[in-house]
Amino acid sequence: MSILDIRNLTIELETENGPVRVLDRFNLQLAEGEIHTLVGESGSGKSLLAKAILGFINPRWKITADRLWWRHYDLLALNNAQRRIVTGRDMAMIFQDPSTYLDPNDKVGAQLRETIPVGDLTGIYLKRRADRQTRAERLLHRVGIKDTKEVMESYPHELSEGLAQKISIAMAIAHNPKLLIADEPTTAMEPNTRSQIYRLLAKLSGGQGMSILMITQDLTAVVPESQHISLIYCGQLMESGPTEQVMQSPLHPYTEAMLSMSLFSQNKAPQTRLPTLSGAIPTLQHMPIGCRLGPRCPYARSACVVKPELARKQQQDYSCHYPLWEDPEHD
Ligand SMILES: Nc1ncnc2c1ncn2[C@@H]1O[C@H](COP(=O)(O)OP(=O)(O)OP(=O)(O)O)[C@@H](O)[C@H]1O
Repeated sequence: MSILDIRNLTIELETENGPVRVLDRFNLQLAEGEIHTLVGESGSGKSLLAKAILGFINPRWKITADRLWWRHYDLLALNNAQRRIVTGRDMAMIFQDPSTYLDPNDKVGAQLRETIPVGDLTGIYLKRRADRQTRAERLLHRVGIKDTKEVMESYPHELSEGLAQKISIAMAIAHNPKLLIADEPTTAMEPNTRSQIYRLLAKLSGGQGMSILMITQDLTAVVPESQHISLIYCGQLMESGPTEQVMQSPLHPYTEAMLSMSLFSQNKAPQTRLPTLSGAIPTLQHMPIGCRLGPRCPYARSACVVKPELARKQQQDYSCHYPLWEDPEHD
């Protein structure tokens, strides 16, 4: 059962050259307690998708969907005030740069105590103050920080990047959200620090039932515990399915090319020769018609000027007229 269910979500922006679909009939389903990784190159529409889920929507954008449901809420049917209540209660987001969350002029402890929801506190003034402190310490334990006193007394610039990211996660989860959107939370981190953050996210999802949408540009940055993966290119869903299955037997030429790029970036030669994409990502003003990968796809033919419907093979959804398993020329 999906806790987040997005079907055919389209976001259309006005540009100098007329309207452009920055998300083009995009689909995504996220189950409770699951990590779902969304992979796409810069400008593919990942942040816009996050904004559409969170309701940070510019009134000039034209948004349509067959379904944009969060739990039992039809998000597009809610007014702004209702939407803010649902988002504020159920959702949170963390970013690549934890300083987005942290005030450089204030000690970490004070900032953490501020994030504790008032409704969670008991008693009157002095008791509430102590309660805030206890809950802030508990939050730090929850994100795997043991030395709570020293961290609470530090200023953000005194923290390592891993520690700062853990604090930003602690602040984001203070109100116990059911959905955490993590936008490139480990980019540019040392491998060790990256693994620590991965372990923490895995603990929050599997152990504590939080659903996590991980956003990344890079297939090498997929959390090992991620159950599902979706690949987006120029606002269109290319492929989606169980992470291991998609990584081992991709059905879409885009997934194959991204895998090939990630193997090269890890200095591992692929077992067989995998194609990479020629050309560059098109600009908003020059979006190809049909499958937007077409002009760069090594397997494209004339049918690709029509956007392929989403098809399914053994739990893998793909949007391609010539999926890899069907065409002997792909071998
Ligand atoms: N407010 C806006 N007005 C006009 N165009 C926008 C706006 N926000 C995003 N875009 C355009 O929409 C496309 C998708 O942007 P988005 O920020 O969602 O990409 P992204 O996949 O998150 O990229 P990155 O990984 O670099 O953050 C881009 O071409 C971007 O220039």
